[in-house]
Amino acid sequence: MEKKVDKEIISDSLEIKLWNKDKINKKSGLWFIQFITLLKKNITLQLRYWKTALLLSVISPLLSMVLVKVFIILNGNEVGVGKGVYHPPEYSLSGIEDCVGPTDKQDKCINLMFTNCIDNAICERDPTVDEIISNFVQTNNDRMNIKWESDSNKWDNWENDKLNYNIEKKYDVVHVPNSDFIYNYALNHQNITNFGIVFDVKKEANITNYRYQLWFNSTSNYNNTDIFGSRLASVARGIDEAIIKYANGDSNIRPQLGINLKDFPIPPLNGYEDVVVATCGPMVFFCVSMTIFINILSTVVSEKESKIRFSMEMMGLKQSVYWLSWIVIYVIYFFLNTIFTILFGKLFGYSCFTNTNFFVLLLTYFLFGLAMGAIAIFITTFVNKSKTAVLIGISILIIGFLFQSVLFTDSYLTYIWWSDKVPQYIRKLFSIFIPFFNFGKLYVDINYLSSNTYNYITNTVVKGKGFHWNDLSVKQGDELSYVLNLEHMEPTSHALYYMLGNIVMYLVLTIYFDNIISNEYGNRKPIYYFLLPSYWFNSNKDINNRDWLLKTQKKYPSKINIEELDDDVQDHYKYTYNPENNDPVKVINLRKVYGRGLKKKVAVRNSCLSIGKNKVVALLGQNGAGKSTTMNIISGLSPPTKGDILVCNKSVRKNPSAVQSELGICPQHDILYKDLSAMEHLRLYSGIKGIKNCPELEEILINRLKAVQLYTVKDARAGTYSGGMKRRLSMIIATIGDPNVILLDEPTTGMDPVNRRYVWRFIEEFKKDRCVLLTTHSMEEADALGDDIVIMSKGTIKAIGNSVHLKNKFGNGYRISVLVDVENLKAFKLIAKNMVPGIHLADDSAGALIYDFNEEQLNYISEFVKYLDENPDGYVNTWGMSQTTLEEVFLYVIHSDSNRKFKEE
Ligand SMILES: Nc1ncnc2c1ncn2[C@@H]1O[C@H](COP(=O)(O)OP(=O)(O)OP(=O)(O)O)[C@@H](O)[C@H]1O
Repeated sequence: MEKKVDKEIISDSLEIKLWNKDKINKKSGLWFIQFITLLKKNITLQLRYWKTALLLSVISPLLSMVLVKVFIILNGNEVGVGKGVYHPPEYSLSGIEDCVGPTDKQDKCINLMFTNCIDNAICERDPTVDEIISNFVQTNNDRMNIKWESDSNKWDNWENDKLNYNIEKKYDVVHVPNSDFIYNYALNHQNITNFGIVFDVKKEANITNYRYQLWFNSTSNYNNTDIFGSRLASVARGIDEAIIKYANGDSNIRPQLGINLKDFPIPPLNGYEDVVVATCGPMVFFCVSMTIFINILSTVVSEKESKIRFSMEMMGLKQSVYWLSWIVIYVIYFFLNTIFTILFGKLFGYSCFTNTNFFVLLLTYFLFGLAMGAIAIFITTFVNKSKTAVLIGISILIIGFLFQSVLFTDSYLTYIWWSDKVPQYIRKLFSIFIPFFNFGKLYVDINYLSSNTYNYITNTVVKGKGFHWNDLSVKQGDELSYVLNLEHMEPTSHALYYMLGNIVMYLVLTIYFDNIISNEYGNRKPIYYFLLPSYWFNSNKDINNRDWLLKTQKKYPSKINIEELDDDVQDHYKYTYNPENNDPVKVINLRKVYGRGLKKKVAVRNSCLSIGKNKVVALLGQNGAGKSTTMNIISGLSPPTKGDILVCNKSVRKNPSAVQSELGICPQHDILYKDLSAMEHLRLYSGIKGIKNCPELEEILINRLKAVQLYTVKDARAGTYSGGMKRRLSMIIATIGDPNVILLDEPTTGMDPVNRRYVWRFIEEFKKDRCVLLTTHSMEEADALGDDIVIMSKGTIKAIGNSVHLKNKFGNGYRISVLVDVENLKAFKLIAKNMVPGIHLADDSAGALIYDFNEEQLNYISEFVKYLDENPDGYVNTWGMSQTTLEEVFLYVIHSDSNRKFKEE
């Protein structure tokens, strides 16, 4: 009986165009073809996600600049003059420090201004206030670091200069006309006045109240965190004591104790932007790189999560190609991001961009981006879920943000960090492992030199010296080393070297962990894999079939008693074991155990299977029978626990990648990029197989798409396909490069009957010269396609043989029933006996004859049917034919096994 699907169901003929195998590059050029193909795929996808691409390369740098601008506008007044530009001198925690001018000329400053006139009032100088200040000076001279000038006449000297604000010397204590004067003076002479005291002396009846307000410079170069600390307290206490001393027991004179503080005004923003840029920059620009960082995590991990990466690896994709294809894309992103950051920085006029050498900026931002990118790629080796990846990305963003804000903005902690009390090795450790430390250091150093400063004497913005290329190598002892705070720090250039080191280190770790961390199928290399010669010199040489068969049987002896198996299965096992067996696929004593202890699950038990050329073997079994596991092991995706598989003389254990190059795989679940079309998928997998893009390739691909009715949607994105269309595309992908062995895991699931038949016809045609292993839950499909049908149950092969054989063995095979008049019964039986030797009469009651045909008698069926149809003797009243279905056979085999526990050691 012929079983030709295409002839029965699809009448039009199918001509499958095949590849010229000589044009498939399997050796030296393979790497390059794979690389170009993957790069094309990545670029195509990035262009499809152009909004994200634009965000990562252009919009995020632009947003960062806008954000800094917003900071400038919103927080400008909060930001102290000199923040991030000056380093604080060492200060003592007690007493009042001598005032320090804005530049190194220390003589242009005033320690204390005082007045007894409020606002713009022009009033008499109050001698009692003079006396109080005099008391204050005398009492505090010894206590404090400053030697106050105690001769009040000298205080007045300043009066002569007061209209000329460009005072050139240091004044300890000066009397000024009113509080508005203090305000204006402080406004125009930032950082050169330590304190102002405005006395409010009021007489009420007989009582004189001495209130005063203490003005101070919270933004001076002094430690501004000490605002409410000892400096102010010391002054306030000193003034209180001075008033009490003046009162000298007179209860009518009342000082108002308690501090009434007022900060000096800050001039409107004008040239102070750099302060904000220097302060917020490390955080904001860090976040710009982090957008790409998070994108890497989510993109690479989703490719892993959706199993697309496995699917490409199964088709022979090299690990180095995979990583490099992504690295190139992200190098481009980081480069564009850097260029636009610099460009926008310049456009916004921030001096750390306008006043810094272009290549210093380029290296700083670019290397930082790459170093963070390397960390992102490294993290992807540990994470399998894209949601987790994004979560990790955001956590690192927050940690890095805090890190930048704590260590590199001008806060109290910064001084601890830069202080020589931080051991050098701690800094080195941070530098080696954390790129954002190196970025912060570079950023701060760049700002030290590039930021503009404000000249408080001339009221002008002084352009920063600028950060030049040579400044990278300023070292301890050099002129600029104080400005760059290098007394106990490494030169700025070292931060760049560390970032280069970060990149190399994290990429090497990525390759290492990518190999040793097991995938979800438990496949991984040993931790010392790089020491194995096989890793470096992977030989694709064919294994001697006979030797392998003998060795494997010895090394992995069967754990089950073969005699207990079904006869056919026993025969098949013996055939598989036979050293002369030359079939392309041989599975020997395959065993797969998942988990350990109580969670141990034996998925495949000592299976043996041999698949010959030109054959489709249909693997049937209930859910969980071990079909996919068998497929996964053959495809090298999952390692066998025991046993081995030889595919075209290559061992799955020894050289899974060589096995993969012989295979075409259609996995159980569609593994497709939703944003690539059918043609793009086929070109991608062709490249992975080493086939160059050429007109011949296009012709073959179109031919295959036409064969499974996908030609009309060849340019539509796979995300828009129906389930059946995706299956057909996955099936066609498996045939790329015309591999010798094709593994099809439930290829027609969810397909309508018409399209299913197109696929059957294709498989039937395509199996020529190669072998196909197919798993399916469709008995119709197994019947139509399977040259051999293997029924698995609980990890064991229970039955094997062609469809007719199985039907005969486990069912009734073909059955013909004939209704004959009683008087013709004898004559008819004789004719039947003559036509079909050994025909078996299963039933004979009341002229209703039932004949069963076994395998040997199948050839006689057509002649017998012809006789019944034509009815030349007139004996036959009516007749009918039926056949045991494969489903009945399957159910029979499974049920007979269901209560049986397999005996094994
Ligand atoms: N990664 C895994 N970890 C643990 N157990 C697994 C794993 N993969 C499969 N198994 C178990 O191994 C057994 C065989 O699974 P397998 O997927 O091979 O069955 P199958 O015959 O392909 O089933 P289906 O028809 O549903 O695809 C099942 O009991 C399954 O739970």
